[in-house]
Amino acid sequence: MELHTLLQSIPFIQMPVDNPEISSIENNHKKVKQGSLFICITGLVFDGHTFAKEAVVNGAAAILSERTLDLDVPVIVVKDTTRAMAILANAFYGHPTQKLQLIGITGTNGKTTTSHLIEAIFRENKKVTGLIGTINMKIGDRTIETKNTTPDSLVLQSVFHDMVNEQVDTAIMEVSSHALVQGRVNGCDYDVAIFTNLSQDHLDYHHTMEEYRLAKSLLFSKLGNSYYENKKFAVLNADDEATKKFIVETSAHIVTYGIESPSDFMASNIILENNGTRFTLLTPDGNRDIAMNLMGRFNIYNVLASIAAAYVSNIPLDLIVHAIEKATGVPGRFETVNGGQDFSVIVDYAHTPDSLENVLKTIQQFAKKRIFAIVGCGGDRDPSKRPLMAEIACKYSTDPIFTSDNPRSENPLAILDDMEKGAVGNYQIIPDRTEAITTAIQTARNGDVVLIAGKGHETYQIIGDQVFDFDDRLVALKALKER
Ligand SMILES: CC(=O)N[C@H]1[C@@H](OP(=O)(O)OP(=O)(O)OC[C@H]2O[C@@H](n3ccc(=O)[nH]c3=O)[C@H](O)[C@@H]2O)O[C@H](CO)[C@@H](O)[C@@H]1O[C@H](C)C(=O)N[C@@H](C)C(=O)N[C@H](CCC(=O)O)C(=O)O
Ligand SMILES: Nc1ncnc2c1ncn2[C@@H]1O[C@H](COP(=O)(O)OP(=O)(O)OP(=O)(O)O)[C@@H](O)[C@H]1O
Ligand SMILES: N[C@H](CCC[C@H](N)C(=O)O)C(=O)O
Ligand SMILES: [Mg+2]
Repeated sequence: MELHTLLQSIPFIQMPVDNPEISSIENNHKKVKQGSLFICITGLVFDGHTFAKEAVVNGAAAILSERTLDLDVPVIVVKDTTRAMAILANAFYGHPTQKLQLIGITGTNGKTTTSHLIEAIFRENKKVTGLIGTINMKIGDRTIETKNTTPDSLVLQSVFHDMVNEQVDTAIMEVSSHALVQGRVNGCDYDVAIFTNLSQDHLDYHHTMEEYRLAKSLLFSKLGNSYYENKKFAVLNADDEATKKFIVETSAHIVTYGIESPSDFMASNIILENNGTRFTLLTPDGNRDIAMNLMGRFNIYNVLASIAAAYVSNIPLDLIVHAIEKATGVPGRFETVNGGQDFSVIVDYAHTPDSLENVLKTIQQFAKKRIFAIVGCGGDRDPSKRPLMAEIACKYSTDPIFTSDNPRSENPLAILDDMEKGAVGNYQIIPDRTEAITTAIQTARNGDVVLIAGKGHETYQIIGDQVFDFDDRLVALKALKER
């Protein structure tokens, strides 16, 4: 695409005289090829402008910048390069989200689980799906690695473009609060936006719960601003306080789900069993009795949100129910580790106070004896959740063990000190995660449950700036074998 054609989508810019052919758009100078447009982003760690010269050496044909730069290629100056990047990426890749159905999911917990459930329902309905989220990105069966839960606008639009080329009907994506604030999803044309829940997390970044809620609200305020031919839906959790405000902030059709409050999609007669859950589903299309493999009351919310999203997408209710009943879990979410032992070992991605409480309460319902809760908190992340998570581990387990999650740049012992401020009663501190897991597995006996929380599907541990191989499930299996 010619530079001038590309730039037409940005108002009030000084069009450069030269009009080179643009082969790709890049925001990392290491990815720049011959003919790339390099966009200088002022980040939290680096200032992309400092790499502009190297980008030109690497072949950049033009530079988009927030200030004038003395270079041998056209430099286009805009006020906000991150914002402009989303617009340009959309134009460069041909506005791909207008060519497929797009479902976005936001909320503190349950995004990954809900996105996988929706993928399963749509696949059951013979649709080609795309998935973007914490574990990976997928186009049909093909998986693509990802650094962020919601990638930046360049990666996103390019993946959507590939999805369109590979005949994807519906793309399902997790939309993190960071992404909403940083404009990573600007220009995404959502058809259905789902809210799971709001509880404390990421206050290091969003400062207050209201600021965090406002970040989430952006998904709904972006959705459907016209009632002419409006087929856009906001699927909202009626049992969560934040929903009332989201209703005011969107002009899309409102569809609610819940257990407590009257809603369009409800669950009643809930029976939480050792190996699954039963409930009666109440819908505008009649009731259905559901028996599913997923465990825990919190998963009923994920299921209801998924059912509502599929229903407004015109998938027949009986097919939806069939897919939900067939669904097995998501990797690292309430995943059991089986080494032939006579107690349960569960790996779960609970890394917020609310999710930890939910998971421990679910375990309490079937644990016959002790509950070992191995819990840590990530470094360079909201420190105010640390004492709360320790308090919850002490309240809902018999044998809490505090250990390291991903310490990142922080001292692991300082993180444990923060956690200890919320601890009550008996607990152990074992900073080395392998040792913590091994100790619990060595000590556990018939009827006990060992919960290994916080890292779920992760296959690494970040200590300092090094990334080590680490998989809770493999560490647990090894400890079980050595018992
Ligand atoms: C705090 C935060 O959100 N940071 C995100 C942000 O990075 P940043 O602003 O620090 O960027 P930077 O590293 O300073 O780089 C600035 C610019 O210089 C460029 N650069 C940099 C180095 C170089 O050698 N050459 C070069 O050109 C970079 O490509 C970039 O364009 O923008 C990047 C691109 O979008 C993100 O990958 C990055 O996520 C980091 C890795 C991260 O850990 N983010 C977490 C907090 C996050 O976003 N999490 C949410 C999920 C949370 C949840 O729901 O639980 C997520 O969506 O992943
Ligand atoms: N609806 C829910 N309400 C509360 N807790 C939940 C819910 N669904 C899942 N959880 C808990 O939260 C953990 C993370 O779930 P999931 O990965 O689906 O959430 P997420 O929102 O994608 O998280 P992240 O923001 O880290 O990507 C699960 O392992 C479980 O402990
Ligand atoms: N999306 C979350 C994941 C946290 C997972 C936990 N293991 C940690 O490293 O803190 C975050 O980036 O805060
Ligand atoms: Mg997720």
